[in-house]
Amino acid sequence: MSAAAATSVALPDDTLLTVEHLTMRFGGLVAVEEVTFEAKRRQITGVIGPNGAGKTTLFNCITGFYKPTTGRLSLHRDDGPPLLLEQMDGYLIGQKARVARTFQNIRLFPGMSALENLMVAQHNKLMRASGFTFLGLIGMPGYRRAEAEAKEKAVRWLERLGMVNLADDPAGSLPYGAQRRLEIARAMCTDPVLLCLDEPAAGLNPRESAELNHLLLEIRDQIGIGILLIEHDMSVVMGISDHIVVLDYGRKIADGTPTEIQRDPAVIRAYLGEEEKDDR
Ligand SMILES: Nc1ncnc2c1ncn2[C@@H]1O[C@H](COP(=O)(O)OP(=O)(O)OP(=O)(O)O)[C@@H](O)[C@H]1O
Repeated sequence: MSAAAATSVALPDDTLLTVEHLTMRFGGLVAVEEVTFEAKRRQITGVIGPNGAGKTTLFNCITGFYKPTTGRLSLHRDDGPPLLLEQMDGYLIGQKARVARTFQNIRLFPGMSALENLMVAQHNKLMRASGFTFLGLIGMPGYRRAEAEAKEKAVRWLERLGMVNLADDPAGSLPYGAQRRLEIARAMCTDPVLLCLDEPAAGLNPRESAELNHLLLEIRDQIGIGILLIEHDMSVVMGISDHIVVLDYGRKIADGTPTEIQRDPAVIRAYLGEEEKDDR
């Protein structure tokens, strides 16, 4: 799919995440330096850059795995002032700010079925419905209703992935591409407003990459959340991103549409130039 065909229209006030002057130091090493950009609702924002550019560190700051050294991370909401992620504990960034993520390496529960993986993702909601009591778990109609809804949601996601027939299979036995998509569905079962995906296309064959693109565009267009996407696979990132941020040595060197990024001399030098060399 061309970048133009993939691009969606964001409303002017659709800013979901503002990253301002974000810096993350590890001792003397500056992994992310003064990075500023915005991600919008109903858009896929790609984050690219050569190895070691600071992409995963940026994600780790946004999702609360690291406390940034300096800078501000504002998650904008419809119903209140922005949440300042750099001041929140990691678990609250998931629960309250509703930022979900996947990792470079697959982190499904391999021995649990595909369906169970999607149910476990909804554990927090189920525990709230139980009133956090044993009696609540076994008796309360509210819990039983929440459990039925959780199962329904899990099945809907399996249908969306075309994996209903694999519902009872151990997640670890699924084909690699299916595991990747199941992991994204698991993150989506937490009802995020921002989904952060760290190299979801790593290890996928071209057919699986195309299925992934389709799933991400569907999430953007039908569910309307914002997606932040770290990806080395240019067919994925250029094909589906509305907007791309390029990092190099921790600094932002470009920020624009896929077409602008592909033409940017600094990007060609730092990143795409390396790709061209590799392809020869
Ligand atoms: N916990 C840490 N402690 C010390 N240095 C770190 C830590 N995490 C990352 N770094 C360093 O920060 C820099 C940026 O790393 P990061 O993993 O964010 O890059 P990246 O762009 O995600 O790379 P890749 O594409 O290879 O995954 C690297 O020099 C890395 O060694």
